[in-house]
Amino acid sequence: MDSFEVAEILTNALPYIQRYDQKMVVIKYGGSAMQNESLKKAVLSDAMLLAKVGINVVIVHGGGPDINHWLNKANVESSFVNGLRKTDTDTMEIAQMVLAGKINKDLTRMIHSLGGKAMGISGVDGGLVTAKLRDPENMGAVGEVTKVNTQVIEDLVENGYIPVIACIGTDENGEICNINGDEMASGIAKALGADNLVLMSDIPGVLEDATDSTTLIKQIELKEVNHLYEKNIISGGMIPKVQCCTDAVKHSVRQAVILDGRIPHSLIVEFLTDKGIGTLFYKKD
Ligand SMILES: Nc1ncnc2c1ncn2[C@@H]1O[C@H](COP(=O)(O)OP(=O)(O)O)[C@@H](O)[C@H]1O
Ligand SMILES: CC(=O)N[C@@H](CCC(=O)OP(=O)(O)O)C(=O)O
Repeated sequence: MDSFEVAEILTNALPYIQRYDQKMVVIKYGGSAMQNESLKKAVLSDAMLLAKVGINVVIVHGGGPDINHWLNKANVESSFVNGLRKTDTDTMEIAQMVLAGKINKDLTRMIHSLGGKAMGISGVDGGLVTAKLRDPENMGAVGEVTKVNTQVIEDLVENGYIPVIACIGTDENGEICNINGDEMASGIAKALGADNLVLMSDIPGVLEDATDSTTLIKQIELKEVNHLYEKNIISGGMIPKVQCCTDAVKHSVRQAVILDGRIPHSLIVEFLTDKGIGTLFYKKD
């Protein structure tokens, strides 16, 4: 999409801007879609534009590929069970450094250098996210969100900041824990009663056949989700994504979408036009 097409979208954007005015939108920006610097700038610029037109944007980020990179460098072996990383002490240390350090500060700095206002924090800061360990014996320090101190986010948004949140939290023993980025975003979106949850990844959305990008499922009503499991349509990293979207929409979030972060201006097309481009999860009234 070139700048002429973007200008055309913006010319006709007023009804969409009014629809989302002051609505809370939680965007999970994923590791695989975050690997390229110019793409990263493009996604952040789009998020900033949404914030500029009056949408309350909250960014939650992952960073799986970067954690893999630093684990390799440190010769720490790592494995996944159903899309979640087994997290022993060494893995946790590196995940914390990569997520709350390198990635969080890079994204925050980038928003500032693009002329925006962001505050980079993690689920630990301000007691933002409390989590319960899922299965400490087998999975180590992998947490699932149990409580969100939404005031931290609301204060930042009220003061004009885009919160940029790294997906680590504090467990019931006061220790640091590793939370899947999609789950973190979904937990935060539910607690905020957000209007929308966006999971940005490097795939077009839920595919009928994971190896064929032309088989995109455009919309999934909550009752149709079981069919995805029954037919073994989803596996690996897609399992937490679908669970998170379903869970968010089952609770207070109006819609959830899995969006391709590699498509230029996918956020703009999703929010400021009527062309949905990923997989939308919704609940029939
Ligand atoms: N039905 C499906 N449609 C699309 N992707 C699928 C499907 N089933 C499994 N997958 C896998 O899920 C992956 C997306 O999850 P993941 O790599 O964890 O994303 P991210 O790192 O961006 O959070 C895809 O790359 C794909 O290999
Ligand atoms: C428990 C767990 O799996 N945590 C993830 C956190 C990062 C993440 O979710 O990054 P992506 O969004 O890039 O996948 C991990 O360690 O990889």
